[in-house]
Amino acid sequence: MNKLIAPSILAADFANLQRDIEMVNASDADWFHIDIMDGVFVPNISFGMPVLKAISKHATKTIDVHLMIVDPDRYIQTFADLGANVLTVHYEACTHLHRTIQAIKAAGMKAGVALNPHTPIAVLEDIIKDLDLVCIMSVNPGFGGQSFIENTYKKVSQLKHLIEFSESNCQIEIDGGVTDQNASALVEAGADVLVAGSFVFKSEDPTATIANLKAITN
Ligand SMILES: O=C(CO)[C@H](O)[C@H](O)COP(=O)(O)O
Ligand SMILES: [Co+2]
Repeated sequence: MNKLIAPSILAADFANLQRDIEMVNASDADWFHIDIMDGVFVPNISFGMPVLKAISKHATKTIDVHLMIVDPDRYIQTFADLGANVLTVHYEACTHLHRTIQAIKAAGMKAGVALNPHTPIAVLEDIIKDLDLVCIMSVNPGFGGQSFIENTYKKVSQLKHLIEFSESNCQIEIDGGVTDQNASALVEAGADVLVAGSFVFKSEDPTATIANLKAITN
């Protein structure tokens, strides 16, 4: 299956956001990855609804929203209205995860769950069939530009087995510290979607960096 590259806009130049969005539109990238942080669930605040609205106006590819906020149920319909196609909530932020997933789907979006590095794959056993995507955090959420946590490979393999065993159609996304050094090993372990922020936007030629990531994973 086609492996997807999702540049994280967190690492874009916010003073030249339209330029960076157009770059992604014209590139080999598949999705826009949008990191929403509330300063409570994670120790950082990124950006919110007005910025997502501006991104949606120009983005021509799937908008993958990664919510790093407490009580995400409050904003599900808002994110649907703002153009999110995939909405991912954190397992650690949801008391009634099954209800949250159903609400995301009822709002017309694909439903994802993200797991912090310390959260085992096994917590998803009873929800995996309801999910469209699982995002394995390969850094502690809250900041771009961190180093990839090696334990991620083991979690990808475990999740791949769980998906196959459960006959789920869920995709596996990896988020944090993805580079050309770990991309092909992640795909080999079972990853379907690779998020890359700093590695793309801090490179000399982001378009070529995306093309390279796409080429080495497909
Ligand atoms: O969710 C995130 C941080 O919480 C970002 O998506 C992630 O860090 C990607 O950035 P980078 O590729 O720079 O690590
Ligand atoms: Co993210």
